[in-house]
Order: sequence, then C-alpha cells, then structure tokens
Amino acid sequence: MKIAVIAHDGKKAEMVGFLLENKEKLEGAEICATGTTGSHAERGGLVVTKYLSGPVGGDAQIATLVAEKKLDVVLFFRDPLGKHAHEPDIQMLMRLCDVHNIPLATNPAGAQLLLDGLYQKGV
Ligand SMILES: O=C(CO)COP(=O)(O)O
Repeated sequence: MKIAVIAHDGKKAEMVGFLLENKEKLEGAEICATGTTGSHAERGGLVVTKYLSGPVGGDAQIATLVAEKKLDVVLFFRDPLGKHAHEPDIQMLMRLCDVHNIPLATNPAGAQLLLDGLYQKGV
C-alpha cells in the first residue's frame, strides 16, 4: 500500500498518534508525506519519504503522485479553522483525488475507516 499523509499544524500530533495507533496495519506500507508532517512522523519512529513542506509545494508534489496513480490513499488531516496561503494547492490535491478516484480522508474518523477497509482488502 502506498499512502500519503499530510497534516496541518494543529493536526500534526493527531496524525502521528493515528499512525502509531495503526502501526500494525501500516506494516509494509510505503508512507510519504509533506515535509513537516514527515519530520513529525519520523520523530515518532516511522519511516517516511518526505516531500517539500506544504506551503512551498509539498501538496502539489503529492498531487502529482495522485495524478500519476502512484498512491492508493491520501490521509490529509486538515485544520478547518485555519487559513493557508497555499489553499489553491490544497484544493488542487483534493480535486485530483476526485479526478483520479483516489481515496481521500480529511479527518481521523474517515482515515480510520479507509485504512481498515484497505487493510481488510489486503491492499
Ligand atoms: O501545509 C500542509 C498541507 O497543506 C502540510 O505541510 P507540512 O507537512 O510541510 O506542514
């Protein structure tokens, strides 16, 4: 399973907690992340391929992977209360998930359901 994880600043701790809670299900998965999210995950002991930080192109890089069908799932813990200078990149990433029918979860509850489903399917 190839998975991208992204979290806005207010959600990074929650993302790392989510990944650690699901460590067993993520065994064998290739995880990539936007830069700062990836650094947080690494500090949690996870192996992650890091792209640029979101505001300087990381979301766009993940979007490219989506467009190239190189990801099975995108977990993006968004902060719905925050403002982001790179909002167009965020919208592009989510739009391309829809264009290419790549599963996208934007909160922990959805992410858990997605991960459980993919795990059961053996993806
Ligand atoms: O900005 C982000 C998502 O839009 C996340 O980027 P970082 O993981 O680099 O903070």
